[in-house]
Amino acid sequence: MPIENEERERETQRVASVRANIQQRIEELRQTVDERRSEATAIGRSFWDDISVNADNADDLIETAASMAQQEHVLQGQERSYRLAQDALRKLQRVVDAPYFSRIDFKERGEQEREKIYIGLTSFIDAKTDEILIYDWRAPIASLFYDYPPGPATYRTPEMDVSGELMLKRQYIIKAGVLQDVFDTGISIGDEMLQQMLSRSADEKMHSIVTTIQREQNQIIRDDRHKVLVVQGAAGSGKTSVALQRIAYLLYKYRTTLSADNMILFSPNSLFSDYVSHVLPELGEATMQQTTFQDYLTHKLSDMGLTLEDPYDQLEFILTGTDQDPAYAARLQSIHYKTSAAFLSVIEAYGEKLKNGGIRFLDLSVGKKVLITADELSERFYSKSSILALGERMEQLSEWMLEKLDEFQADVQKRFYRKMVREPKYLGTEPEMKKMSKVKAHKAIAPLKEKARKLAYVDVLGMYQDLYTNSELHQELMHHSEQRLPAAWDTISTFTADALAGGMLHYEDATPLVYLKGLVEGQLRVGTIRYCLVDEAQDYSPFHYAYLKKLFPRARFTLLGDWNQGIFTHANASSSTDGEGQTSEYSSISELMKEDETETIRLVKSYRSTREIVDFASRVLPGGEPIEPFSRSGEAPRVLRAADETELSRLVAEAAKARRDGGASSVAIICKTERETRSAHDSLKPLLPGLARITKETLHYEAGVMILPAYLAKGLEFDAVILYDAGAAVYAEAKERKLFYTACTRALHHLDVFYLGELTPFLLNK
Ligand SMILES: Nc1ncnc2c1ncn2[C@@H]1O[C@H](COP(=O)(O)OP(=O)(O)OP(=O)(O)O)[C@@H](O)[C@H]1O
Repeated sequence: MPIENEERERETQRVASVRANIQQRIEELRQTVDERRSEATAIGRSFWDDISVNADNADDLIETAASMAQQEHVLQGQERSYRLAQDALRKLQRVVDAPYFSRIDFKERGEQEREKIYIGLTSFIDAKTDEILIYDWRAPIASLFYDYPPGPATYRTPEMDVSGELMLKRQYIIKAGVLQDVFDTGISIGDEMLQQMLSRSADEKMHSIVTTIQREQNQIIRDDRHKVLVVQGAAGSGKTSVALQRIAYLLYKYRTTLSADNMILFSPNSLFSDYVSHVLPELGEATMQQTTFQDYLTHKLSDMGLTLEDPYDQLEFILTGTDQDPAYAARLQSIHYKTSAAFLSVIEAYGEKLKNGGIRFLDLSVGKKVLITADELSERFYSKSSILALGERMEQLSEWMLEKLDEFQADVQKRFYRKMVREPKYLGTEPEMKKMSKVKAHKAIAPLKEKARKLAYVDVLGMYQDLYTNSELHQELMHHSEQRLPAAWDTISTFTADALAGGMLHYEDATPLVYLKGLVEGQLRVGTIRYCLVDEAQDYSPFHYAYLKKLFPRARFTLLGDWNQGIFTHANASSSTDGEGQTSEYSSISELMKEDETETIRLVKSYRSTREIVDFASRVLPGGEPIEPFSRSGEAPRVLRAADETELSRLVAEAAKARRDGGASSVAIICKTERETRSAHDSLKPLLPGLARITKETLHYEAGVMILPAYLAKGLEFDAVILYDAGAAVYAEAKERKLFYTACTRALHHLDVFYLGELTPFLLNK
């Protein structure tokens, strides 16, 4: 709604005056920072000069200690206030050019006056009048802006709900400290503003959506009632954006008790972590622990000397194999079983059984000499009361081993010393030789001690192998949950035992092995994590969830996924492409978390792609989760057949060039697999100089033209997407449908689909 000239003038002046006020505060803070910095340095320098030490007299010593403590206290205080001033300075510097983005007028029930609330990235109070000139977008009252159209409205404070009437909702576009545009909005948040935001180009970094958060997204961002929040959101509905805004919100709301270290975000891969890395700093928050599940597993298994397969190699295997190959079929069954809740109960039953016997140990030896045998370790371990948890008993065992190693070290030291005395090549005084022998003995034994501390003498791998070489054991463990061995047990067990014997750990075995390790060693829990957020949650198996829950017992979970994009086998194995299948897959999460308070929220509106692209992609998944495009129109996707490989390369290269020349800053040529990407890259390279190939090792990408497999494009978005070959020879089987859908939904503005031979049947559904 246009704003009258007079009102516009008032708003222009307010922007200028608030900005001037902020600039003045920036100046003051700059001075404070400089002063504090020099004071802290000066105190640090004079710290020792100011303290007269008289060590002869006990009273003086006490006084000296007190004086030191006092000085240190002053120093710490100065440092703290320096840091606070610096933080405040940085925050204001970040917002000075655009101090706020919206305003709401709210009349609280029972009040005569309406309050004007200006909302920005950070709050700002007038130092002279104490008037709040800007409210932080995360303040309770600011939620009115996101949640209500003008009319009756309520917001929640920690103490109570406050009701009243929302009289006005206004949005501002401020650049370089000058008001560019201002408009009032009605029902939802600035369709106008959102239109502007969404018609922009995608660059290589994600941006915050703070000015246009939608109501249903706000509900997720601010939820603090549920222990488990499951978000099923259509492609492009803002799941990742919401996850990051939520982190910023929680850090603000619980700023006195929660820090970034208490939160963890699992991302699909490092490329994606890099892609989203700008959002939190943009919101003025420190970036937080972001990891991939693969990194976590690698870290946990680093000492085992195994070759750990990554999820992308697993997927590549699945996508490139065929059902005719018996090894392929065996592997699929194996994955299906090992990602199931049934296998989880086997591992748990195993943990229980091991409390009374069966833990395998390895000899502790130096060279050929065995210092402590595996039997001794086992005897010692099981001689402890079985009331003690496995972890406690392990700790005691490791202490005992360290004592033994101390004794052994003393012995080695003596031997070194005697050798030195005997051999004429060692020249030195007696104390020198003593010292040298001590250092040498320490060096020799230190690695053994390190292993004892890390419980490297517990043969977790051997115990895991037992599960596959000893079918009776497996069967026995299954009885606890009244399950039976899977039909393909013989194939699964042989296949797994062979791989493990060859030092190969398949991805599907990694989490069960880490879980078993945690149970046996008693080091399963990470109590410091209070919030665990999982993006692309559909790619985690029931086993993963049960494990995460055990790992972070104090955490609240936010699981954001799109079960239409479940491209990993466990998802494909248990869910069909119809609506019912997806629901059952995704309810398995709620099922696992059932004893907690679980809330499920659906996001159906897609903000990424044009209406034409959303409609096109929806055809791929008939009966899938609904997806509603935000009303933004563009050109219809193009589908073109190439006569042969040469023509395919030419058409794809021409399309990429045309998109780039037409203004698209990011153009992605998406293939099905790594194998196809490699060969397409070879053919396209001469036609498209500068074409960047993205692999699972890529940590960062620049805007431009790139080529990548669909599973690496997950979570990312591009101005233009070109599907390299959507022929029936490439995409036809059920397992490829969701992957194809994922590829199509990466496009913001343009989608070009090329194919050889017949077109994929996924596009033939009307
Ligand atoms: N409220 C919003 N205002 C402006 N832009 C938004 C909003 N919500 C989402 N977007 C934009 O829509 C695009 C998709 O968002 P995001 O990547 O968070 O979705 P997603 O649900 O994680 O997608 P996918 O599952 O397909 O990877 C991003 O460009 C994001 O900035």
